[in-house]
Amino acid sequence: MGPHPAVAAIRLAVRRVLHDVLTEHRDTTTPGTAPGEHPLVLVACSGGADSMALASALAFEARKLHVRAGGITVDHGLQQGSGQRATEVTDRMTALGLDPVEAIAVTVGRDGGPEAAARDARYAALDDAAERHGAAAVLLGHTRDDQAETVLLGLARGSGIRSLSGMAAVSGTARRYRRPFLELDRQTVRKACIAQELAVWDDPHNSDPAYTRSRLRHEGLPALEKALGKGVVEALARTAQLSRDDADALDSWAADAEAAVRDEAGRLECAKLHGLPPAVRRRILRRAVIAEGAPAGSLFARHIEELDRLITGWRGQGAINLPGRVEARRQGGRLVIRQG
Ligand SMILES: Nc1ncnc2c1ncn2[C@@H]1O[C@H](COP(=O)(O)OP(=O)(O)OP(=O)(O)O)[C@@H](O)[C@H]1O
Repeated sequence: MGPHPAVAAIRLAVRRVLHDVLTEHRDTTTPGTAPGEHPLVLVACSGGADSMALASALAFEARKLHVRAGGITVDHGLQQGSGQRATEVTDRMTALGLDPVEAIAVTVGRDGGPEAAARDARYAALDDAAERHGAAAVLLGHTRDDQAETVLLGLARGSGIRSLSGMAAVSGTARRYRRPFLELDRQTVRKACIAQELAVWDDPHNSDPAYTRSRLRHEGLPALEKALGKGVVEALARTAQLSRDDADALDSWAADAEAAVRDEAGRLECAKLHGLPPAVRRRILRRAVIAEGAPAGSLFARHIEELDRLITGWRGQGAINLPGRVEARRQGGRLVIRQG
C-alpha cells in the first residue's frame, strides 16, 4: 500500500523542488560545496505543522536523491520557554534523519512592529546559516492559504499590483528560498502531519486576535469563503501569480523607458514623464527616489502619488520631502531628486 494521498502530495511537491535545485546545482556548483559533493538543502522549521511536514518530506526525498538535508530552527526569544521548544524542534529534526541541525537564537529589534521585526531577524539568521553551511537552498513551509492571506494583506495596503503578487515560489540571494507548498492547501499539509503522526507545535500567535494575519486567517478568510465560495483561496493564489507577471512586465517597461525621459545631465524631464502611462511613470519615480538613497521599505504609495502630482499638476514649481532625507524639486520643466 502506498502512502496516504496527502503524504504523497507533500512529497511530490518537495521532490519537484529538489529536482530544480539539483539541476541548477549541476550547472553552477553552489559556492561552499566541493566539486562532486551533493548539494545541501536546509528546511526552516518552526516546529509548526507546515514546516514539520516539510521537514519530513525533505528527509524522505533526500534519501532517494543526491541531496544532503539539514534543518534550522530560529528562536525569537519572544515567548516563555522558547529555548526549550527550539531544542525539541532540533530533536525532532534529528529524529527525522536531518543533518546538520541547528537552533539559532536571535535578538528581535523593534523596527516596523513585532511581526516584521521577528521576520527580519529570522531571515537574517537563515541567510547567515545558509552561507555558513554552504546550502544550495532553504525550504519554507508557506502554503496556498498563506499566499491568499498575503494577497489580501497587500490588497488592504492599497499600493498596487506588486503588493498583490504575494510570495514568490523562489526568492532571495542566489535563488536561495524555495516554497514547495505554495500550491498546496493547508488542509492537505495538516492531513499529512496527522497521517504520519508528526508531533507539531501550535504557535499561540497564529490564533491570537491581536495579530492581523491571525484575524484574517480565523475570521476574514472564512467569511470570504462563506460569501464567495470555497474557491476563493485558490483564486487569490492565482491572482498572486498573475499580478507578479504583470508587475514584472511593468518593471521592465519602466527600466527601459527611464533613459528616454532623462536629459543630458540625467535629470527627469516632466513633459516626457507626463506622456507615459501612470503605472510606468510611477515606477520610474520610485526607482529614481530609491537610487538617491530612500529606503525602499519606507517609501509608500502616497509618497509616489505626491511626487507624481508635482509633475502632472498645474504648479510650475514646488518641492517635497521624501523618506531618507531625499528631496524632489520641480525646476523649469525638470525634476531634480537629491539627498539633502
Ligand atoms: N522560528 C522559525 N524557525 C525557522 N523557520 C521558521 C520559523 N518561523 C517560521 N519559519 C518558516 O517560515 C514559514 C512560514 O512561517 P509562518 O509562521 O508565517 O507560517 P505558519 O503557517 O505558522 O508555518 P508553520 O506551521 O510551519 O509554523 C514556516 O513554514 C517555516 O518554514
